[in-house]
Amino acid sequence: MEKIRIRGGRKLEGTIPISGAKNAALPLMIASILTPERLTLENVPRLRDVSLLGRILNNHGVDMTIAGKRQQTAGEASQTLHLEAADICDTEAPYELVSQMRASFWVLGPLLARCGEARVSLPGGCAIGTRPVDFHLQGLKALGAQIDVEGGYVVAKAPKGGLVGGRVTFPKVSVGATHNVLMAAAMARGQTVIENAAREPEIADVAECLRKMGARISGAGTSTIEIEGVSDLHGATHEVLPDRIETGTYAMCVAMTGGDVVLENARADLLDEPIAVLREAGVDVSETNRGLRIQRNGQALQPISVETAPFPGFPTDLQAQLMAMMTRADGTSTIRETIFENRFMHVQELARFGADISLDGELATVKGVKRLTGAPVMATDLRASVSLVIAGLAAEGETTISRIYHLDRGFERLEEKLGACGAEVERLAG
Ligand SMILES: CC(=O)N[C@H]1[C@@H](OP(=O)(O)OP(=O)(O)OC[C@H]2O[C@@H](n3ccc(=O)[nH]c3=O)[C@H](O)[C@@H]2O)O[C@H](CO)[C@@H](O)[C@@H]1O
Ligand SMILES: C=C(OP(=O)(O)O)C(=O)O
Repeated sequence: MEKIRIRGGRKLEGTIPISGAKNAALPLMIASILTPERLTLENVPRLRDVSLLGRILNNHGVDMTIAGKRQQTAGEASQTLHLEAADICDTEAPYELVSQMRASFWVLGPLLARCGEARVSLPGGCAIGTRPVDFHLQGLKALGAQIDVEGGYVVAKAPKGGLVGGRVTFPKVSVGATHNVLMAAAMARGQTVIENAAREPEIADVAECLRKMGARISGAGTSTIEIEGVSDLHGATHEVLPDRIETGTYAMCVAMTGGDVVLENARADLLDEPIAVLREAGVDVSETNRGLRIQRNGQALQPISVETAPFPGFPTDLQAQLMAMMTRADGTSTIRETIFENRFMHVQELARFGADISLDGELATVKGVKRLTGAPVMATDLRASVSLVIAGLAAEGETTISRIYHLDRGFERLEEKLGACGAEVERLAG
């Protein structure tokens, strides 16, 4: 298995281009199920999750090409995908594929809307909590679907004549359940209202693309979304918004090592809370016409107290990275994880660098230490793996990170991007 080796202690200087957002690209690709016409997606990151979802969609009959080439062709920067679902030949999403990536479960709503039936394996994905799908099923039932769980599969059927609009009030904010119901409702008969909807920018991005495809949606990006169902959707072209989690991650890399980096194409308005936290920690963050500029020169990192929350709160997907950064702060920080009950697997790995972190339920207390030392560590999930990169960049000596397939799910060309700013990061063949 491949590993990443880091020799720590170098400041970062230069420019890092921010890729398209994984968490928008995936549901956007899934939206292609809703139309027989071509959906073109620009600025799609080259990630393991994107190619795996391509295989899953292919299984349903979606033809995916990369800017004129077949999908296997490798290349450098973000890619343009053409997705065309002229005929849906199979409405089953099998365990072997869905168990590898959580977002693939979101094919359920679109398959139901377009074909009136679907059989989708219960999902897998990052082991950061139990991650049930009850809200997804509750939402689709409110649109008239009949749903049974049999042998590890969700078996869903739309009523005769297709899904019908309804009122869905989620008991708790769920990004995935909002995507699933939004896509299904776009083609249900009549009006759907989603209350307590997720407000994440990726939801608004998907809604914008659906609108280009002919859907009638208002309120996406707020907690009440209204959808007037239409009988057909058509092709469209849409550019994926920049990845706010990648942006926050590289900002924290620079905060950790010190230096001066411009995060090209990054959008500050997607990261109000993380930027406020970085500033509180003593990091200079400024908007330029090329993107966000991150600087820390000499001054110590100040401790912070942060709680994760749905958007616009501090994202759980940046919690591990922030914790890595706070291991070197000048004092004691507290970080409360309120979204996922098992998203602290990086704690024991960060301890290998000499970090001082104690856990009490959902609360982590991080006592800043004077130095971290490089160590062999293991990636346990996507964002945990990049927190180890952040620690490794500031640690004295050599760090090797194993199981980096987690990292490849969500970070495009990480070694290249950090290497271009002076970091010593290399991928070792397994
Ligand atoms: C591909 C993608 O975009 N993944 C993101 C998405 O995951 P995902 O969509 O899986 O996360 P959710 O927003 O659904 O989960 C939020 C909380 O709701 C709970 N829940 C969710 C659904 C459900 O049916 N029942 C239930 O109890 C979950 O266990 C969790 O505690 O949002 C998470 C929260 O911002 C992010 O960390 C993930 O990166
Ligand atoms: C947890 C994540 O992804 P997924 O929901 O696909 O597991 C993530 O992107 O941080």
